[in-house]
Amino acid sequence: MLPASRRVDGAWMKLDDQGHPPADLLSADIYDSWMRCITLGLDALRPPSPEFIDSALLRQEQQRCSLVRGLALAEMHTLHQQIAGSNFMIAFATAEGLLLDIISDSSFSDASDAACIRAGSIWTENICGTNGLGTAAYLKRPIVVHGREHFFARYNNLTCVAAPIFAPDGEVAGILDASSDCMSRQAHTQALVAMAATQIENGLFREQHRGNILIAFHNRGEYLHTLSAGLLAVDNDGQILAANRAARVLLHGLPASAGRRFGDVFRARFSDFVDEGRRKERQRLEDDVGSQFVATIENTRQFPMTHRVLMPRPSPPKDTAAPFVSADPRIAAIVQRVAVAAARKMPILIRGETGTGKEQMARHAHAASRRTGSFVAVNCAALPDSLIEAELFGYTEGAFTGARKGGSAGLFKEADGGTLFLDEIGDMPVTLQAVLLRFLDDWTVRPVGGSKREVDVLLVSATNANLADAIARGRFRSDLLFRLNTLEVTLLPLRERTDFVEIARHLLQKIDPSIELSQAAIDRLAQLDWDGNIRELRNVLARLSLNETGQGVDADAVEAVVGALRRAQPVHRTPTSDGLQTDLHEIQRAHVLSAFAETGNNISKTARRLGISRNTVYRALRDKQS
Ligand SMILES: Nc1ncnc2c1ncn2[C@@H]1O[C@H](COP(=O)(O)OP(=O)(O)OP(=O)(O)O)[C@@H](O)[C@H]1O
Repeated sequence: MLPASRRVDGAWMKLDDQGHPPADLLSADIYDSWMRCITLGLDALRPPSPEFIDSALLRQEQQRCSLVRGLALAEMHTLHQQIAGSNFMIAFATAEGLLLDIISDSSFSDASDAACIRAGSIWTENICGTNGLGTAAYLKRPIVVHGREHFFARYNNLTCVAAPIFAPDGEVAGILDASSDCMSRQAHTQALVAMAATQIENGLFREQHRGNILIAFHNRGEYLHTLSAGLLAVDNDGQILAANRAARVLLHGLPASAGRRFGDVFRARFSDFVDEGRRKERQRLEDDVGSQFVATIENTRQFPMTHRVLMPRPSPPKDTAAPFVSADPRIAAIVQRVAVAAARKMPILIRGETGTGKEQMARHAHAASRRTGSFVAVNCAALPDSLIEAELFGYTEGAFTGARKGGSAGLFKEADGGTLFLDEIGDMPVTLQAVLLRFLDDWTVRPVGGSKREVDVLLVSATNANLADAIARGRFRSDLLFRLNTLEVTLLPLRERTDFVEIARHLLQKIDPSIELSQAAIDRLAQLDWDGNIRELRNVLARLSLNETGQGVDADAVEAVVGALRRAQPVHRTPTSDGLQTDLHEIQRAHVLSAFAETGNNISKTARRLGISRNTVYRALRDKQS
């Protein structure tokens, strides 16, 4: 048997000689697609004629698909990070194959093959021949189109991995695609694209049924918040409204289709199940053929205690619009996903460079969760290793030398009913990571010297550290990462955001609404790197406001303030294993330590003086100790 690439070469020769491909040298899907192209009159050896829609129509289409697009954009960013730096492009298209959004490595977007792959281009088979997006749109199935399997020779250097995204009603809601040049192809891309598509499908499912009871279940408790978990939407009377793909697999052979009743599938009374769900996050459930599941009602807080009295429909979710700027659609999509995950009490991990708004986003999660308890922020970098456990989990009086009289309930308990924000999670000592993992198993805390208590917290963590590197060095547990990042989002650095102007105006409005920024000043500001991100921009705007004399702020004023600040400031870049970055990191640390000494060891003053976050100061101090 010839290797696949040789067989495709053979198919091209036959196509060239005889005008049609041989069925035995191509996979059935590719052969059928080539035949469709030939029937449509396409000529493989001539350049394709790409077609585009205009920007007004593009905006209209983006609007029409706003829900699935919002979910897709967030997934595309995660996907892009997973395969970043490997010459890839991630695209989202309508069910028909109209490309709406693209995220690509610069090396990919510079390549000549990629020139016609842009938002507004149409990738249906009748225009672009066999290709990932168009062929997946036709087949309504995932497909890989590798190199010369593309019908047009023009695209023979590309590998495309595409998967349709299904709406809860079974219709295709869009198509996700990861494309690269053939040389950069990665074995795991197909799995990652399939997972991202499932994640989006689950997002659509939850969104469509957020007014109903949403039950997540799996045979194993630890899979409850993963893509393998089944999701069932059930109305207040126990009638099944929909089951996601995983639920249909888990309940194969059972009457779990729309219109059937909870009691037809499970050996439990629906009313007891709902009431129990109000008391306990997880409960056991047995299906009608005896399979055991762990189940949770994801949106239990929306429902009153006993459903025997007529349950009112839950009120529409309160406006979860962020009280901060999110005019960049990628950030808006993150804001929306964070709100949905927070309402479901899913652990959220927020990543991003310093000053990108991680804490701001964590506060948004708290607000969107509608939890009535407090928002408690803990800086893992700021607590001495020896005290973190006691501070987090509490201690009893006399538990150790120096323990406070009456003991301490601990920060977890303080956040009970609310949100615990673990900032700088990458700095959590490894021993404590094990304790946190245990907590995530049963959501109980055991104060030092005391006995176990249950707590109910929404856990949001944040880091600007390279966790993959920390895992590789044995400083961070990968199993903990998987428990913390049921939803993982990465905030974009300011220099990559499309809403720079809105952010600048918003910040200035808060500093001094009477000050005008000229267009030239904005343009100059927008050109800068902003390694300290929004915090650095706020700092610069505050200084500009002090210098302002009633004439408004122009580009020269920006130049003067930025020049002076840059001379006085350390570099803020996140350290990497790269040698140059390490040097910069050293310089930065030395700078912070000297300012720390000059301010009489005052962390807040050091942060203010250097225009950096308190976290950056803590980090420099910790690095000094290690
Ligand atoms: N989208 C936004 N719109 C307006 N202001 C914002 C936005 N995001 C963050 N900010 C402001 O930027 C500053 C830094 O935000 P925040 O402290 O949340 O960043 P961070 O990523 O947690 O920083 P660090 O990693 O250094 O702790 C704060 O003053 C915050 O109010």
